Amino acid sequence: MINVESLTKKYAGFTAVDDVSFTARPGRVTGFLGPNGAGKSTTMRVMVGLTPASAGEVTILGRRFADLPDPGREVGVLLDASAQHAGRTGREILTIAQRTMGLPKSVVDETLERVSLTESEAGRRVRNYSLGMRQRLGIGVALIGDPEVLILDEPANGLDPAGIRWMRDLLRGFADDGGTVLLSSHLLHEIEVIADDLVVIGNGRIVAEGTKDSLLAAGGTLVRSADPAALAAALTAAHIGHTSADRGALLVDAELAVVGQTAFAAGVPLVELRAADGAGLEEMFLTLTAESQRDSITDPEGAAA
Ligand SMILES: Nc1ncnc2c1ncn2[C@@H]1O[C@H](COP(=O)(O)OP(=O)(O)OP(=O)(O)O)[C@@H](O)[C@H]1O
Repeated sequence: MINVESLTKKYAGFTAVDDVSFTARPGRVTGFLGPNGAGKSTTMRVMVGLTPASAGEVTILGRRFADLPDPGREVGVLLDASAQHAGRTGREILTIAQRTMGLPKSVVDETLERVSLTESEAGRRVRNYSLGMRQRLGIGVALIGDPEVLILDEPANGLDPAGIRWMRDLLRGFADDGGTVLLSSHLLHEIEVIADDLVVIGNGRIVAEGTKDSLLAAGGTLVRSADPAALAAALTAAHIGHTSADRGALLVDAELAVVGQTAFAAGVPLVELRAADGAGLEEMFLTLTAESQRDSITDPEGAAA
């Protein structure tokens, strides 16, 4: 269990994380989603004691990270897959972790197998690893102490589709065994296939939180016509809220049957009509992304302050 309570982090007057609270629960994979610069890494760095909080606190398994008696065996952390010494081999890096934590030698081979790094890959220097191999090794270092909690910053970055499926299965198994997983991503679709719960952050604040299913279900109806203007006019006349979505479609705040009936009554032929399935979440995420890009353009001091 990870508990974030009213966490705020300021850098010289710039608020990177603004009164953030959420819980990542055992048995669940919690996705921490937000556009670049939203505050995900900062929150995770505070979690593991690398950055002090300006206000609020984070507890892991009921204690602050600094107060955990045996942190490596309680919390597995991957913040930056490229932070390993490039001149060491994968096996050496796992061996250092094994010795530091006082674990039996056998865990090195077990971990290599768990993260699907072959014998010859394990003997290669990390500078010659692909990004995906570095992520696997980083996940291995996080897992080696058999922790109860995993905190992973952008672990899917650099993984190919097969790698993402591998990671999903691995994290699913970890959570099914009672573990708590928190992983961040700036890509909705990447996290959508892995997470059970979502916490969405934008400009340092939580903007949505809940089970993935509930957030994806709250999408309304997606409808497309060859004549979008006539469709929009018909919906407006019927006082049904709608916004523009991808490729001329409309995202409508009403049930499927109501939208179909309204279009039919107005004589507007449709080419697509379906439950939006997360389009609401996607729209919200795109708006957030656009906002943060606009902020960085219109507020040049914002990010660096
Ligand atoms: N040491 C620092 N000093 C000043 N500002 C910082 C510092 N670290 C982070 N920031 C700022 O805090 C904000 C949040 O950054 P953070 O790295 O937490 O975002 P993120 O959500 O992890 O983004 P990304 O997906 O790009 O990794 C950004 O505007 C960033 O520039």
